[in-house]
Amino acid sequence: MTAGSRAAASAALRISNLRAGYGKARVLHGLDLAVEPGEMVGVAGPNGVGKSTLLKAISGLMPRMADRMEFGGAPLKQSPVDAVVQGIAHVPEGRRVLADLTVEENLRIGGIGGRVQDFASVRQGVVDRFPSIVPLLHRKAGLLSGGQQQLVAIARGLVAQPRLLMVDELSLGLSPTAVASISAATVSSCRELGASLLWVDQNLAILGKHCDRVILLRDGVAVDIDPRDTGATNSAYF
Ligand SMILES: Nc1ncnc2c1ncn2[C@@H]1O[C@H](COP(=O)(O)OP(=O)(O)OP(=O)(O)O)[C@@H](O)[C@H]1O
Repeated sequence: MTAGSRAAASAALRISNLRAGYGKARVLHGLDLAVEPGEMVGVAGPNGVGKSTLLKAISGLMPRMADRMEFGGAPLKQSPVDAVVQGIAHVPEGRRVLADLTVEENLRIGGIGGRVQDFASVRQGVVDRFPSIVPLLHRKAGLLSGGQQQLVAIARGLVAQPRLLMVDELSLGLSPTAVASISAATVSSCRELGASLLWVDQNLAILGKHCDRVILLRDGVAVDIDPRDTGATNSAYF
């Protein structure tokens, strides 16, 4: 069994009746979500519907309540550190690279967390998937363009060898060429690793192209849609 298939064998995400919000403002109202091991799931929906909130609730970055919240058969605690240890990597909206560190140092930080046994070979595998990162490795991450920072943020997530990679707004602010190359490299990296992908994006066409399944958040809950049936026009849904 390869490392990838070993990871996939135990990495189902199971969420039922998830409630989360900010103070009195309830955003998620009893959301159910199942992500199978190795499954690529797109998450779409209008602005402010709670897509980022969903990812933050999964990675333990905000208070939430749920009847069931499990990953790989174990309860998901409300702790971002435990989520990392369980194999969840979260690339938040806005990239959040460590601005004063070089790209190489950002990658090294991605490898901290106890899941990476041979950092050098894992790092090399990620760099090979994202060759445009090579000329950036010794530059300070905060001085890179938005698209370059997105590349670094995703590569840093993948260096952690996650069982679930969550990417918030992958395509935001990227050129069509960058969207195409970063999307393809992200999905192929997850498939090679046996990891699942939870990918929030406003671009239904790109989600439909790469994901096994796309869900739409609406009124605090998730519904399955098939963007391929509609020609992947956002206006058909939101
Ligand atoms: N830290 C916060 N404090 C208070 N309210 C918040 C906070 N973060 C988000 N919200 C509110 O929660 C709701 C959901 O926000 P969220 O960022 O999850 O939406 P989203 O679907 O990711 O939106 P977008 O597509 O615009 O990024 C919004 O109404 C937003 O104003």
